[in-house]
Parts: sequence; structure tokens; C-alpha cells
Amino acid sequence: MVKTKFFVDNNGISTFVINRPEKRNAVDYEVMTSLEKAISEVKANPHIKALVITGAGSQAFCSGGDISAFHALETAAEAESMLKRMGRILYELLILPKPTVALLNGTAVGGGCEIAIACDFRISAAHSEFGFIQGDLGITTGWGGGTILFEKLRYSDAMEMLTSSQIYSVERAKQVGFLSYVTSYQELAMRCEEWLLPIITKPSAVLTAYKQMPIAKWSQVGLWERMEAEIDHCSLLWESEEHKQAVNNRLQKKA
Ligand SMILES: CC[C@H](C(=O)O)C(=O)SCCNC(=O)CCNC(=O)[C@H](O)C(C)(C)COP(=O)(O)OP(=O)(O)OC[C@H]1O[C@@H](n2cnc3c(N)ncnc32)[C@H](O)[C@@H]1OP(=O)(O)O
Repeated sequence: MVKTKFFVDNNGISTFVINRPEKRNAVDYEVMTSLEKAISEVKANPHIKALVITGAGSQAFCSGGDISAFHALETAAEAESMLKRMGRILYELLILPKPTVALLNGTAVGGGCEIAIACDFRISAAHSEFGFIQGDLGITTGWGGGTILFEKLRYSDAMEMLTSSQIYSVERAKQVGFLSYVTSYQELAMRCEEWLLPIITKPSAVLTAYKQMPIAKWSQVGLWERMEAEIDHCSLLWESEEHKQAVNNRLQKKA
């Protein structure tokens, strides 16, 4: 089964699907490569007006990094190589000069929440749940998502989401500003198109000019450099006994 899908509809709305429902749409190196290519295509193709990222099935949007693929990374240097690769992909997603939507078809945890916060908008099915669970694994966010969250949510709400590692319902996630809109799973795709149509019918130059406003600010405040610092912190914690134990516990649960 192909791990990702990418297609463009007649309105110029492109959709990237993480197609690993059997692994709750976990991100491995192949998914990273496909997402990198999709973002480049959206950026370069003038006929593409927007990018929607979603997951296959109804159980998960994305469960973050693929534990089976990444648990072999032992040293800080090995971890940093993976984390920085995905961190750069999420930075390119963040600064993409076209509207981006995380279409939350189900649960998003760990790096799944980091992908979601890198998008302009988050539209969720009513049953989805969200959690920056990295803290429970003895690490921090490691794809730059914590740094981005502090840019998009109120300080105290971002700090609570990150440090508590709690699982948020759609109601609580909407209340803290993590979600843009909530609808039924059945109407998710239709509501997403309704959301985007009044935006993508504006001239591309208008949309690009608006996106350049936060991009300029992020450049001035060194957002990428701050994301790199987050990645460095996560890399160092990757070697901790707490992280190793948490991952082994998770893998043993599977066994
Ligand atoms: C900086 C990013 C950072 C990193 O890269 O380390 C992270 O993303 S850290 C966070 C890593 N992710 C997790 O720890 C999430 C682990 N998964 C879960 O908590 C649950 O699976 C959940 C809540 C996403 C869904 O729960 P549900 O009960 O619906 O499913 P199961 O737990 O029974 O899992 C079904 C099936 O999927 C496999 N699975 C789920 N998540 C992952 C994952 N992240 N990597 C690899 N595989 C995953 C799970 O092992 C089961 O497979 P099976 O072969 O059927 O046992």
C-alpha cells in the first residue's frame, strides 16, 4: 500500500494524505520525502492555490514519528539528523506562500500536532483528540512545533499544552485557539472546501502578500534558528533514560 497520496482538484486545492492508517499515519522517512516533494510542488505550481494535509481513515490524523523506524536512533547526533530534516520540512510548510490546512480526520499526537500547527488553519472532525505527548516520552517537541505553537497560541495556553502533554478534546482545543473549525467527520472534506473557496478565489498576489506579513516577522525574530534550538534540546533529551524507557515501554506494548 502506498504510504502517501497527493492530488489536485479542479479548484486548484491540493491534498496530501498520510496513508498509513494501520500505523495511525505515523511519519517515517518515506513520508517525509513525499511531504517535502508535495510542498515543493505546491510552491512551484501556479495552478495550485492551497495545500490540505490529512490522514487516511478516521482513527488518526497522524501519531507523530514512527517509533518502529526511529527507535534505532540512539545518539543525539543520530536523532538530530532525523529531527532537523522534518523540522526543515515543517518550516517550509509554515512559510509556504499559499493557504495550508491541517484537515484533522482523527487523533493527532506528538509530531502529528507539530504538523498541524505548522499549517495556517486546523479544521477538525468532532471526534478528534490532540496531545503534545512528547513530555511523557522524556523529550520535547523536536520538529519545531513547540516553537511554532508559541507563535500561534497565547503563551499560557501553549505552555500548558506542551508541558502537561494532556490529550485535548475538540472543545478544549478550540477554546485555546488550536483549532479553526470543528465539523462532523462525514462533512469534513466538504466543510474544508467551503472554508477555502472564499480564500483561494482571491488573486494569488493578495494571498502571497498577506502570508509575507507573518513570514517577515518570523524572519526578523529568527524563528528558524529558534526551531533549530528546539531540535537541539530534543536531540539531547533523546539520549535520556526516560526517553529510552518510554519508547521501550511503547514497543513492548506492541509485542
Ligand atoms: C518530534 C516528533 C516525535 C518523535 O519523532 O519522536 C514524536 O512524534 S514523539 C511521539 C511519537 N508518537 C507516539 O508515541 C504515539 C504512539 N501512539 C499512540 O499513542 C496511539 O497509537 C494513538 C493514540 C495514536 C492511537 O491509539 P489507538 O488505540 O487507536 O491505536 P494503537 O495504539 O492500538 O496503535 C495501532 C497500531 O499503530 C501503531 N502505531 C501507533 N502510533 C505509532 C507510531 N507513532 N509509530 C509507529 N507505530 C505506531 C501501533 O504500534 C499499532 O500497530 P500494531 O502493529 O497493530 O501493534
